[in-house]
Amino acid sequence: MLQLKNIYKSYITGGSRQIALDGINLKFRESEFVTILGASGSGKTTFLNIIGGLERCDKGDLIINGKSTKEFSDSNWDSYRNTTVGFIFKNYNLIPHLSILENVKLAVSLNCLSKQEKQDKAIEALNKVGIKDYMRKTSEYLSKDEMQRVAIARALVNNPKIILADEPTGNLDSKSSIEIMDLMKEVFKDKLVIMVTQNPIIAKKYATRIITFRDGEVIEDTNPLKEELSQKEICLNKTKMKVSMSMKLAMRDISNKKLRTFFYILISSIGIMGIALIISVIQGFGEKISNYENDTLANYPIVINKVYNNFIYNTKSSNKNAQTEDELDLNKDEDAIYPYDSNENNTEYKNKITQEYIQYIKNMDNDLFSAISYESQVNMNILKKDEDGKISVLDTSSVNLSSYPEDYGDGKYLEKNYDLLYGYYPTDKNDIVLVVDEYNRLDRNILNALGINYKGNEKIEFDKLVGKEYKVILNNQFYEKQGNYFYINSSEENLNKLYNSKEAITISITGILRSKKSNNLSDLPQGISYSNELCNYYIEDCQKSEIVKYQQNSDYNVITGQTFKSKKDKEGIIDEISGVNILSSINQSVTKNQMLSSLGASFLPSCITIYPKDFESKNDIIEYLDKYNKNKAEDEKVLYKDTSTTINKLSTSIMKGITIVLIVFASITFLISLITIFILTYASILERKREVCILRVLGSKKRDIVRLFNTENIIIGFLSGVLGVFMAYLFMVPMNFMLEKITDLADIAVLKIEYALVLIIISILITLIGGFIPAKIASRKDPVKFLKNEN
Ligand SMILES: Nc1ncnc2c1ncn2[C@@H]1O[C@H](COP(=O)(O)OP(=O)(O)OP(=O)(O)O)[C@@H](O)[C@H]1O
Repeated sequence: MLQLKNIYKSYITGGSRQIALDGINLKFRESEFVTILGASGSGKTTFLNIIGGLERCDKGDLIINGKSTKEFSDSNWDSYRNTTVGFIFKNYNLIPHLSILENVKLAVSLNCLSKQEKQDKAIEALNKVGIKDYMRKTSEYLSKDEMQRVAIARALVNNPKIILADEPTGNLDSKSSIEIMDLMKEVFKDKLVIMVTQNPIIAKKYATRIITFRDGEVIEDTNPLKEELSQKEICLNKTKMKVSMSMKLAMRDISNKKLRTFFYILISSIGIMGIALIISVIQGFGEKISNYENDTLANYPIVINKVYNNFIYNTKSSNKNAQTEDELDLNKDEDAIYPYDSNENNTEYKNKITQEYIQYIKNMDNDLFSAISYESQVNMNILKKDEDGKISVLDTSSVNLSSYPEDYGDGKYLEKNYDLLYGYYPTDKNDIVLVVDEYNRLDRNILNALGINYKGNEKIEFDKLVGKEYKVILNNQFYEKQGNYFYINSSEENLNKLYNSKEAITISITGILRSKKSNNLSDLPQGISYSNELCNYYIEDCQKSEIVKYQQNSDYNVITGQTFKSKKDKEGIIDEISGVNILSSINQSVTKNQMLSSLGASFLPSCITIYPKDFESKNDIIEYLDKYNKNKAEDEKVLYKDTSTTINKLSTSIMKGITIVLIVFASITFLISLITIFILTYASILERKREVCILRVLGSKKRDIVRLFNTENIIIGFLSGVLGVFMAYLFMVPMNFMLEKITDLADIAVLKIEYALVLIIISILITLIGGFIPAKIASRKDPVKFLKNEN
């Protein structure tokens, strides 16, 4: 049956080699009761463990049924332990939280028998050892003698060929010892029983053969086997713990340690609750924002401005004198303006707002918008006085004239969108403001046209500009008629007279403004901006002026005498009504419309503001505006600004910020959960060392052990997830109450049911991940070390 050929086994402890077995050669019959005697440390247990496949020898071979085990894999050894060997230990090694029946069934649980067969076999074994009546009890209610009977039943249940018993009566009184020995003799009568004992009387009474060990060697064998062993097939059925078994073991462990498991679940669920609350806030805020977009932002207008300023500055300049970005930042704190060449590093785009475009806007479906407003701008006749007192006509095309709206949505436009750097916001229709760029800079052309004296790149103090006056001259004074033509009398004497006349309107720079940093709705180009009121007053007067009336009735330019260009001739002159002033009308070919607008007869829309009815109409309007630009050359496109998108971008970036912070929190929570689960699973493993080792002795594979812990972790993960989600729903009530107090938004935190389900799955995954390494550690626990320490 069994043969040991020259078996050597040694251990290295503290640097020295300890020989446990020193060349053991023994043969065993298929059926005999062998007792192993020997002093402590003589190698008896090591010998038993090698036969039982719990330890491997260093040298030699264990032959089973004539077959060498040298090539056995771990899996072969597991099957061998489960099907061929039954173990009985001095301290019984029962699993305390399982019933007697379940303890016995554990050994058959790894076989491929049906549930009923396993049950029947276990009951039959318990019946044989006379303990069937207690099978529903756990081991804690049994006497030592009864516990050993259970252990015998467990060793018997698989009907193994070999029974290995390590001092089975070591913990029993003499009466119980005799009972147990009688029982063993009876139930194992046709098997090979190898029993280690310290008791020579028992050995003599029950054994058919006594082998005595000393210092790892056999010194006596009362009934050695001489003949050769016949070769037989060893049946090594594959062992595998069924899912139902690992589920049962896990459930038993959980229900047995209710309080511990409850705290375990509670701690893990706090992490899940944290993540659930974070998700609910992110999701809730996201929804609130999109509702806000639909409800509120829909009312934000689409703005088509003469100057499309998207605030992109290329600060890398080829000009050596140009300021670096850091220097530019310093400008902001100064009470001064910095002259610069805008062409070099500015990407302002000038929209060509033509009659055709205005008509296109007018043709838009009226149902899409609630209102369209046109901010007017007009070419004014303005005189300036240089520092040396010389009067001249101001080139309005160079100063970027624009008009600012009085009211804009829910407040004063300038106050809302511009910082006052110096002076005061306009209070009168004749007050004008100077708009600088975000670095306090102003284009040289504007400064030159305004008649400001400065040297090179030297800064200009604000007080030099604020208070500066200009004179607006109405058409009837500005143009003199001669026959069928009009001309500007630009003699020094006449300009002086006009400048000082009482009809001249004095306009003065009252303040210097800069776009608010966070506000992208500020659309005024840098330069001079005047009130809409002044603009309307001027247009009204111009329309009544003689030159305009004359021009309206003439087919030629009343100043130059030239014929007009057609609306769009071969040279591609566009009938653009903005951006043409009287000086350019004189110097180049213009259309009649352009001439009239340069005379101030028609207003030039410097800004068209469209207020969409709702969010969907806004998209339709945008589509309509985009359609105009389709197939147009780059410089002919009219660019618009969707202010709601600007605000939306702002809220999206705020949301992004909040999300990142919350995700960091969620990650920390996740990590803490993971570490907690790791620690708790590890603690559970330490606690369940006995169970793990017994399962291994009974033939469970390492994989089965991992699966056992994984099953338990899945159950805990699931319960933690459910509890975490439930607590999150509970916490959401006070949290929403608090958030409503702070933000005025009701029911911010919402957790959709599908997210809750995903969180439960995440919880299972967390516990699986957190418990994976401890489960692996558990599966690698050496049952031999445990048994040696326990016995
Ligand atoms: N895991 C181990 N590591 C180191 N040394 C070991 C280990 N297992 C056994 N030994 C040593 O090997 C020798 C044989 O030990 P073994 O337990 O087999 O003896 P034993 O006869 O069963 O003793 P006892 O009756 O006290 O259980 C002893 O000297 C022991 O210290």
